[in-house]
Amino acid sequence: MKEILDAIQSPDTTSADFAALPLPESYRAVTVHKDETEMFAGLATRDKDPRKSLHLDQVPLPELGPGEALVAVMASSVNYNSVWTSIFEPLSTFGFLERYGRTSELAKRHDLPYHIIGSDLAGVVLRTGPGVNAWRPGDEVVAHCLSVELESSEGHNDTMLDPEQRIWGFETNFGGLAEIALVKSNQLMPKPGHLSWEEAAAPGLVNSTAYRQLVSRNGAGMKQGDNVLIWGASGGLGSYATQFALAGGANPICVVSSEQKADICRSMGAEAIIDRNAEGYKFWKDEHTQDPKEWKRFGKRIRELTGGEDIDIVFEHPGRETFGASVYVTRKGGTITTCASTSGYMHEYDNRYLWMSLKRIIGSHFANYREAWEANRLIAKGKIHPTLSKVYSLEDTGQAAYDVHRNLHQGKVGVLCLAPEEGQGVRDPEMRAQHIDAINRFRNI
Ligand SMILES: C/C=C/C(=O)SCCNC(=O)CCNC(=O)[C@H](O)C(C)(C)COP(=O)(O)OP(=O)(O)OC[C@H]1O[C@@H](n2cnc3c(N)ncnc32)[C@H](O)[C@@H]1OP(=O)(O)O
Ligand SMILES: NC(=O)C1=CN([C@@H]2O[C@H](COP(=O)(O)OP(=O)(O)OC[C@H]3O[C@@H](n4cnc5c(N)ncnc54)[C@H](OP(=O)(O)O)[C@@H]3O)[C@@H](O)[C@H]2O)C=CC1
Repeated sequence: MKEILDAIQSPDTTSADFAALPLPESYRAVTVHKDETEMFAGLATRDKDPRKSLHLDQVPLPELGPGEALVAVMASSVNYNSVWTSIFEPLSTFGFLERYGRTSELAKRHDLPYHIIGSDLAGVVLRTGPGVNAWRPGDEVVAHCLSVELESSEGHNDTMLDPEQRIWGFETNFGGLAEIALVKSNQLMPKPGHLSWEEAAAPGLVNSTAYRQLVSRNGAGMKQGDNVLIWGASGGLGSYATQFALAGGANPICVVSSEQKADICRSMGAEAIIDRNAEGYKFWKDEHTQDPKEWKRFGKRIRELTGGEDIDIVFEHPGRETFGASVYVTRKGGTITTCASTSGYMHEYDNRYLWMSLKRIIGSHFANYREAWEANRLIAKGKIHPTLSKVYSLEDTGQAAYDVHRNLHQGKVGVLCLAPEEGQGVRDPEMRAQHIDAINRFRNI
């Protein structure tokens, strides 16, 4: 690995040099173990501790197949899907690997007793498989996490609709929280030159997801002037949704849970902010009963902030806890777009407010190839910025995932894989200087 790192850090290394570098037989990777899937049985979700289930293992290098690339991972990031994997909820991810493994001879590689997790990376291409012409060893890249086979016509218009659609590093093996990752080459995108490795690795999954969910016509198709209610507006998804709303001329109404998070939203340029803790909304009277009076109180607060208007688009992901309120506060003809259910996937809402007011609920999941590319392009152009707050070593990934599970983090949490320290990999210092305040907005808070 040292030779690989030296090559990446030397400005003189050519593509031919990278292609000639010997690859190691094994590398370090963050894993969960198949024989530990029951380790948290009987515990409440909150008490399942990723520090116990995530391991740093030496694993063998996988075989490289057609249309694939092996990438030296300089940095990665923690996404909530890695939290789900680490607590084996709602399902153990080994079921996904087994199912994938049954689809082809090559896919069998993924069905292993360990799962290398992680759905973001920034790094350098080491090898490409047969049929890959667009990328070469030495290319500096980020990878989005959409893995598709594209053998069925169903995904040809929107690659998210491929029947064999998977999230890399969650429903496939050989993910990004490792020194080397295996991706399909069409996951690769150019690394934005003005960002360090860890900054470049931070936006990928959440930025692409927020782009489809909020901006794309496949999602809410946000337009100028829309009132957009953004739950968790300083979190992983929300910190990008807030930027998209502001950059697109919409009016974000940011929901957060502390004054510190409210300040972060203000510093991004948002003005309408609701501190759900300080204002004490209790949408559920007990485990089974919601309180419509609290939906109404929440809606009144939104009207105060918007000058009497209701919400055009709700950016939903907390799920059970908030969904009833989200449907209620949406204007006539408005849209609730959802990509997750962190607090529970069995939602309840009063359907009268949906049908009588002609509202729509849109399900959204990650982003298709084109949407992921467009979202990365906005990062590369300095229109949208990484929201990296804190960076951990690969050894401390369990702690990083614990922080995200316990909602102790801000924005995105990064992980250094091969990069020995933060700040490396910047190729365009002039552009960086132009955006340095925005790039650092979430750091160390
Ligand atoms: C980018 C980042 C994203 C995130 O972070 S998202 C958050 C993390 N992700 C999650 O929490 C989601 C985890 N995944 C799941 O929980 C499960 O993955 C799903 C619930 C999404 C799906 O479960 P499944 O077991 O795959 O689906 P089924 O439909 O319950 O079972 C499949 C079997 O059911 C058959 N089936 C499907 N549709 C129908 C139908 N309409 N009528 C009758 N049968 C149906 C299939 O064919 C198949 O059958 P056969 O088992 O025999 O192959
Ligand atoms: N389908 C897809 O493609 C994707 C789905 N996801 C899913 O989306 C969810 C959020 O991901 P991400 O944004 O990265 O996670 P984060 O934890 O970084 O941010 C989520 C934020 O939501 C807020 N929140 C959490 N629970 C509640 C609640 N019960 N009520 C109100 N607000 C709440 C918190 O903000 P605060 O405390 O300030 O209110 C939290 O910071 C996860 O379940 C994840 O798996 C993520 C990416 C892609």
